[in-house]
Amino acid sequence: MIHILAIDQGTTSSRAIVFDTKLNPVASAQKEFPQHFPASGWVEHDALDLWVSVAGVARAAVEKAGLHAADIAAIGITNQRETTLLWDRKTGQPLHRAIVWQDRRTAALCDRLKAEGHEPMISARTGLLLDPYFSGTKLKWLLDNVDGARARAQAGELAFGTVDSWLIWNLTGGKRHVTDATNAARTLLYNIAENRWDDEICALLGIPMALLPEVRDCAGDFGMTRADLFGREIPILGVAGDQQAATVGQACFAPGMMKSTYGTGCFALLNTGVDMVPSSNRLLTTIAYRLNGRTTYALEGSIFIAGAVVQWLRDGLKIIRDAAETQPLAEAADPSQELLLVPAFTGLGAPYWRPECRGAIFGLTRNSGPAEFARAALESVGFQTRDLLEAMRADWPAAAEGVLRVDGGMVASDWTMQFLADILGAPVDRPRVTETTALGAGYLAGLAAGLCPDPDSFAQDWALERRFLPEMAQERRQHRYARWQKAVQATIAAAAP
Ligand SMILES: Nc1ncnc2c1ncn2[C@@H]1O[C@H](COP(=O)(O)OP(=O)(O)O)[C@@H](O)[C@H]1O
Ligand SMILES: O=P(O)(O)OC[C@H](O)CO
Repeated sequence: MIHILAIDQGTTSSRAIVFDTKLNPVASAQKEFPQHFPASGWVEHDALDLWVSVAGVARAAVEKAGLHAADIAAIGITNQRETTLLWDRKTGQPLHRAIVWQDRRTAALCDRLKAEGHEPMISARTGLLLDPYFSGTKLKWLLDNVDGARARAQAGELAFGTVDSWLIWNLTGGKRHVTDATNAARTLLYNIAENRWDDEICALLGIPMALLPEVRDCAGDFGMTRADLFGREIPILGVAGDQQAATVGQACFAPGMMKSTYGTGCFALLNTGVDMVPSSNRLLTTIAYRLNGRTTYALEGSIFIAGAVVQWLRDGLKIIRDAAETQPLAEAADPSQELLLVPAFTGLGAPYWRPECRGAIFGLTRNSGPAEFARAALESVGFQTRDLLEAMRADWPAAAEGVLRVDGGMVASDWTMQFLADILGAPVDRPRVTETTALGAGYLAGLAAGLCPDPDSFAQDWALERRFLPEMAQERRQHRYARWQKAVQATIAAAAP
């Protein structure tokens, strides 16, 4: 009874899913962990919470499946990206809490580096922008602010890692300090054209290269787990950042294929093949996956608030008790009102990159109530996706023909998916398996273990659950989108000092 264990370490919870060799989910376990907000705009995770929750759910999933370590042929890991950790190589002790991808503490540093004119060079090599989102400036912050850290880093005593590296370090009992190309591509320190750590960028940020992990393909040898964790050593054979794992899980293997994942935020990736397409429209160029030494690139649009806007309706405004209540509310909303919500709660991500912006609502009347708010919240996710797709089409015209494959918790909402198709003017495909992140990690591990078929055969198993076709009249689509664009510009203007 051979199985594959996929570990998905996310921003709010750690999950583990056991798959059979046909990649059917057999059992799963999940655990949330505390979020720490030590100052405005700062977000941290306790490094040990990440590790302990992962070890717990991994063991629980295997147990729930009624299996033993001997039944698990391979482990695949996928993770929240960019989140930055620093630990002692001898003791394995973290020097600080993990600085989470959402954390904005390095905004001023990014501004300074931009003013000094470094962004074009950094963008050309890493595909990224000078935004606090990425790991590089977070690592610099740790070296500058944790007592003695820089000197110890220079002496080779410390290790830096994204969440995958930290988990592998712990899973292997400190034997392996490795990452994969997709996670490396999010650090701001990795040259994605040449597939190597960039010594000049590291020098600019004062980052000793002795800190950095070895970078490997997404499917391959990442070491063996400690025998005492599961009762027997298990090989770790697949690793990818969560959005790249979802791209694999959605079988977006051909250039022009794209997926968009709707969890807390929304991340759209367009496969551009072996071409590293630079963005002229403020998207990111990133590594989609690297297999057998061959890199496949993607254009990525990252939005920070998608499902989180529904959480705000529930926990902030308290107008719903459950996310699913948004659908009947949106259906009941007054068609004559055109409320627009720009959910820039933590600034605007792609393609605007305005960390200073905050949310705004337009078109309020005395009749505006919970139904109109719910509709505006769901629509904001569609409008933001349209912004990303406009930028993708401008960067890479072939994207215009694409169908969008969607996944993540929010795609349960038929209403939202229909609006998405309407406002994009393009089909939206929802697969049968929406746990695509874990599926992608499981597939990568299964591929390396020789248990799963090549990408082309895997792609044939991708199954559609429902296709949403655009129904909105073109004129109305243009009118609605034009108003959204004005609302965004007004939101940006309102944030000006
Ligand atoms: N039926 C629904 N309608 C609208 N939003 C939903 C629905 N179900 C879940 N969501 C939203 O989806 C998100 C959860 O998706 P998930 O993929 O689990 O996120 P993450 O991995 O980022 O924690 C939540 O923000 C929730 O508000
Ligand atoms: O953990 P998620 O699903 O919110 O994903 C986070 C992204 O990887 C951040 O870039």
